[in-house]
Amino acid sequence: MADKPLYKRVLLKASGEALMGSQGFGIDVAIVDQIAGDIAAAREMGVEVGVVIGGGNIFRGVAVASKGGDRVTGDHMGMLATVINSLALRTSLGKRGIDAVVLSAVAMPELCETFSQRKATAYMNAGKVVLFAGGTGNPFFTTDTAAALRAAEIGADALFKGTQVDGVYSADPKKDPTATRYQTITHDEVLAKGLSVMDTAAIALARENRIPIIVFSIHEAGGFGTILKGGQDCTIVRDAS
Ligand SMILES: Nc1ncnc2c1ncn2[C@@H]1O[C@H](COP(=O)(O)OP(=O)(O)O)[C@@H](O)[C@H]1O
Ligand SMILES: O=c1ccn([C@@H]2O[C@H](COP(=O)(O)OP(=O)(O)O)[C@@H](O)[C@H]2O)c(=O)[nH]1
Repeated sequence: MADKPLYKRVLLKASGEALMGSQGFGIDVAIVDQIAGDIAAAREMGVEVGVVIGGGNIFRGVAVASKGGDRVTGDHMGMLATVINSLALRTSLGKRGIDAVVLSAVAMPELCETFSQRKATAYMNAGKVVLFAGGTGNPFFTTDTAAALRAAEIGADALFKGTQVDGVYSADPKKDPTATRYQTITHDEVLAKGLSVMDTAAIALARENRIPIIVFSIHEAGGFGTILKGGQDCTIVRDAS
């Protein structure tokens, strides 16, 4: 493992579902604090961090659609969930003295600033942690795609997907105990093999912009810092070249 981080500017996608911990719904503050601690450690290493946080701990649009409800409204509710999570993370970062700003894809000026690429870049250049809320601002998308989009917009060196599992496996490791983890794999292979650790739009967007994706477990405190220095418990999705 290297002494210094291997990346200067990164986009962290933090699983919304992970935030509920063992509660089954909502926000477990201890987990938000742990993620804030990991982000603080990355800042101390000098890494510039943008964050997209999911909303699955509160609401997913597909849950409405699967019960015959209106998908678009459901997705709007999911986007609002990501704003709630982003505000919680900003609070946890603030407690640690980390200057963080929430930029929402959906305007809600009383709560937070509205996203623009120029504003985001200016804040990141100034050393603030930028929390990208509201996903892409569009229904039928996910926060994984929002993460790939924002990573491209801020010129991130890598997209870190902090999720429930510690990498990309040959099959869903939660369903198939014989599944094995890849050390590295290309974006094309992930798509061709249908490895659904991330949605296809997100993988394709990262591929087109030549952004590596590092999939790692968000549950391990300190894990993000280790992976930033090249620690092994992860999968790197990158170009063959
Ligand atoms: N080939 C695979 N490798 C790793 N994880 C997979 C794979 N196929 C499906 N998964 C599942 O994908 C989940 C992560 O995707 P997702 O539900 O989008 O999580 P998040 O809450 O991080 O957005 C993992 O918890 C894992 O169970
Ligand atoms: O650009 C986006 C991002 C998210 N969502 C909605 O917000 C929910 C929460 O996001 P996601 O499922 O990606 O969160 P995570 O899996 O990380 O918990 C999604 O299910 C969608 O309903 C959306 O409509 N557009």
